Amino acid sequence: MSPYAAPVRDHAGNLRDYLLAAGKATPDKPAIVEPAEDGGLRFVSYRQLEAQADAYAAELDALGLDVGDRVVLESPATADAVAAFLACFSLGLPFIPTIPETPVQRLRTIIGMAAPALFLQAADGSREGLPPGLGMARFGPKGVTTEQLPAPRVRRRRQVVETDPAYLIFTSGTTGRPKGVVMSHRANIAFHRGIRAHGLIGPDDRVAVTSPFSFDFCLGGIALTLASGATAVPVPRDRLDFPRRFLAFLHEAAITQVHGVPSLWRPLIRHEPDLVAGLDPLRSILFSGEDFPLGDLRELQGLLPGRRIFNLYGATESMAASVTDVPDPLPADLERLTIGYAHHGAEMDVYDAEGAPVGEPGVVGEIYLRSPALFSGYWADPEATRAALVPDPLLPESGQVVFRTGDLAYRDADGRLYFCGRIDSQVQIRGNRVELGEVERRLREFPGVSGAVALVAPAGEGEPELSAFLTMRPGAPAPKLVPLRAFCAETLPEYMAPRSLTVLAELPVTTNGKIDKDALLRARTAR
Ligand SMILES: Nc1ncnc2c1ncn2[C@@H]1O[C@H](COS(=O)(=O)NC(=O)C[C@H](N)c2cccc(Br)c2)[C@@H](O)[C@H]1O
Repeated sequence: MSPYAAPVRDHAGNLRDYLLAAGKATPDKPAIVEPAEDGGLRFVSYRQLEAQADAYAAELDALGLDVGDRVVLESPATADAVAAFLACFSLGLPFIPTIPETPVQRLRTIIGMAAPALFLQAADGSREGLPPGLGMARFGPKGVTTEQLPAPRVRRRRQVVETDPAYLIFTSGTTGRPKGVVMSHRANIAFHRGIRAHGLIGPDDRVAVTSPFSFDFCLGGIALTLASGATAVPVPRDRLDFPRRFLAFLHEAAITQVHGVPSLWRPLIRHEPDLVAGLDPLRSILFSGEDFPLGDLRELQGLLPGRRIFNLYGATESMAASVTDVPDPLPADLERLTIGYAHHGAEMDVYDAEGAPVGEPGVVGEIYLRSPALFSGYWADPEATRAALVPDPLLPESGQVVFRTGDLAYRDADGRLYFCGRIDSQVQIRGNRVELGEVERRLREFPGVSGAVALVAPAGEGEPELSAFLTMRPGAPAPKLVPLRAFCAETLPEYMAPRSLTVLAELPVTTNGKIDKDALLRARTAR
């Protein structure tokens, strides 16, 4: 039992109240719309969502967990999953969002790192093979059912405070070992306050969220929508797998805004351009996660004239750092999109390898982010945390820390930033720095090419090798390596002409929907 009287359940600075506040004015308006069992749509109002969240919170509270105890929350993105994470917010239980597709080995690694008290899955979840001793429960329309109680514990906390962790997102850190990004209530709310000033979502918007539940782009998209008093429509996997089904679903749900990574649009533009053009209710598109190839963006603007397209740049460590309108139309000679300035209340700038500010425009350096929306640190990894959250180079004595993004960019004369890739994906060939984006831009100009990725593969013996991966428009013949190299050599230095070429039906993507560069390197044709 708690050493205090009844624990305080006030929600000052708690994400549960922050995200439900806008909907209070319209309790019967749909907060979430999702496919119904019978094939139609299920509408969950703000009133129903809040009631479900509070019912789940009461049942979870009865399990005797303490503020700070972790809960693995495994589910596709659904209304009940949203109610479940709102319940976790109100009890101060940092949740770890995972999806049924997460390989059990990766899940066991995360469980080993985060030592959760409870594994909470959807009523129809089928997860097995988890370590013994873990509390097991399910959530669904009828509430929470517990299959195995969490280990008993003394409750030491009296209330949730803003700086408590709200969720942990495990990213597949480039070094292979996942890093648990710890986001507090306060940082998350600061992000929403900053972004809200940009007016991305209006109360009448119907926002389709297409990222998987384990990706903060999904959580963030749903949260941004709820905080705007609008309607979130999480798109289930089976509606995403086929362009026609996805586009039909957007119509059926009367979607006005689509959130997704750029790779979401490639198959739609390529296979169903007419259906994309027919999305009359669509008013705006929000993308994030990776560069949007300019050719694809031009085609999208052509198919959907007059729609606003927002480019959200940022990392899970701060939700997102900037939101920038894509110019419409894109200037013909544009080489790169800008990621603009940091969102309201935050600041991004460019620093050199020694941490000194880069003064002159056009010079590439690392983006550092100064923001109240920064994460608390990497779970149980003080070393990685110290490397990422560093003393503010302009005010080291103050104790303020800034986030080293690991992203490269340069500024223009007005201070707008231009993303130039990750530091760890900078490559050298025969001592020359190779700008892979430049190679990809040239590859996409080759007749019939619809998608292109350039990578440098360690070629085993000898020097690294520049490899090209292409997808072709329907019916276009695949190019041969020699003419492709000659085409590149017309505008690029010889060392930037690819040494190997692999033509694929589609570009492979990661769980989060981004182009999967490791999969491409594995798919390289034997030379
Ligand atoms: N708009 C861009 N142009 C180009 N490169 C981008 C963009 N946005 C990212 N990236 C890259 O992706 C990295 C980060 O990856 S991440 O941690 O998985 N996060 C993400 O992708 C998504 C991010 N959390 C997010 C974005 C929007 C809304 C919410 Br709410 C959350 C960045 O460091 C960049 O390298």
